[in-house]
Parts: sequence; structure tokens; C-alpha cells
Amino acid sequence: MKISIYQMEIIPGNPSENLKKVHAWIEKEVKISAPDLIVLPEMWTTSYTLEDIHLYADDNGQTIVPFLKTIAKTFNINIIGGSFANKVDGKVYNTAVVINRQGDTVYQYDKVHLVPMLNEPKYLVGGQKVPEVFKLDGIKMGLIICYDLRFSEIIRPLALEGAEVLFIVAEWPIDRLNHWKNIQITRAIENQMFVVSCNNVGSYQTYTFGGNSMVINPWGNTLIQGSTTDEESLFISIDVEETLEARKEVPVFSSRVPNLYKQGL
Ligand SMILES: O=C(O)CCC(=O)C(=O)O
Repeated sequence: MKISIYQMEIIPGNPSENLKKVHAWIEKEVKISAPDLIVLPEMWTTSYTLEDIHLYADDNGQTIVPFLKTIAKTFNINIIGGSFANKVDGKVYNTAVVINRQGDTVYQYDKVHLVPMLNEPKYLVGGQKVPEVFKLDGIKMGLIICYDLRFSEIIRPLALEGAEVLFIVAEWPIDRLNHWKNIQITRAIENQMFVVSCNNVGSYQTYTFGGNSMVINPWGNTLIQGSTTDEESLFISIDVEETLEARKEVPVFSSRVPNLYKQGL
């Protein structure tokens, strides 16, 4: 599977310009790399303009989702559509969306864990459902949003249900870059899956975002990594069969003893 990642510099509080920017990037990337799948970052229509997020949020995804669907069909690509501020019944969620080549929404997820360090709980509402496995081009995958990465308890079930690739869409600040890189590698090793992440770069108010979008294989080796400061495209072709090989060589899943594990923690 050929993957293009957009490590984007998001224009804060300007959804229409960000839509144009994403459209232009995809058009160019399709010509250059002909990917099967593209990945966008977290909150790519607005960045972290939380104080005014209710003004910029898309009502029920009525603009963003059709926009991505049209792109998917036009260019025959699968889209891990990052996430966007999504207003539902007056509340704003941080919603990720996945669209297949046919232009169908195959998965939608509201970020469950809200970030106290960024004041998210004051402005956003957390999702009430943990991530689930979905399929693109016959491959089982999972998707989480940024801070969710810290919660292994929602990622392990995805691996147990057969996910071979975990996508992380993020606006991870530069301050905790060592956590960002190391936890991703850990999740890849412990779940013996590919990890594909898309972070943004640039700043908004006091926040600076740290790039370093990554693709890590099921052995925990980093295959590609973005810079810390620059907007860029990362392209890679991955072979998901490597997941099976890693799981065969170190059979963590068949060594598990679930009847001894505490439930509900
Ligand atoms: O967990 C962190 O340190 C950063 C999380 C974050 O920036 C986010 O979820 O948007």
C-alpha cells in the first residue's frame, strides 16, 4: 500500500483556505506519487483556535465530508481525513473521518480523550465510543487522534481484532516530542503493527507543533520521519504482510493469558 502523508502547516481559523490548500496538495501528490491512501493531520481546517472553535466548526461535517468524498472519487484514493471541529447539536467534537476510493465514509470517530494541557475539555466534547477496526482495500486498520496515543487500553483491542496498521492524526506540540516519538514506537512494537502518523508544523498563539510524522514497522523500526519545523509530504510503500511475519516470529498474541488480566482498567 502506497501512502502519502501531509505534514501540513495549518492556517489557524481559516477553513476555506485550508480546504484549498489540501485540495492543491492532493492534486500534486497524486501526480507525483500516485498513492493508494493519503493522511491528513488533526483539526486541519482550523488548527487549535479553541476559543473561537464554535465559529469555525463544520455543522455535522456538512462541508468537510462531501469535500473529501469528491476528492476520493476524483482521484481514486482512500483518505484518512485527519480530524476537524464538528458541531453536532450545538456541541463541538474533534471528529476523524475515513473515506474509501468510492467516496463512501467507512469510519467516523470522535476523539475520546481530551487534552487538559491544551484546555480541550473547556471547548470540546469527548466521544463516547472507543476506536473500532475498519477496512480499506481489504486491510484492517485503526485510527486514533493525538492524545489518544497515550492510552494503550484503546489500542490493544484494535490489534486483537486484527488491525495491521494504526493511523494517528495529530497536532502534537514540540514540547513533548520525545513522548510523541517514543510512544509511537512502543505501540508499534507491543502490537506488532505498522504505525503511520501525521502531525502538523507551525504555531498558534503559545503553541508550536512538532512535525516528526512517522511510519514505523511492526518491528519498531522507523521507516520515514518528517522534520520538526517544515511543511512536507512523506511518501512510503508498506507491505502489511510484515505484520504477520513479526507476529509469527515473536508470538505475543498467542502467549497472552487474558483470564488473569484485570478487566475494565
Ligand atoms: O499528549 C500530548 O502531550 C499532546 C496531545 C495533543 O496535543 C492533542 O491531543 O492534541
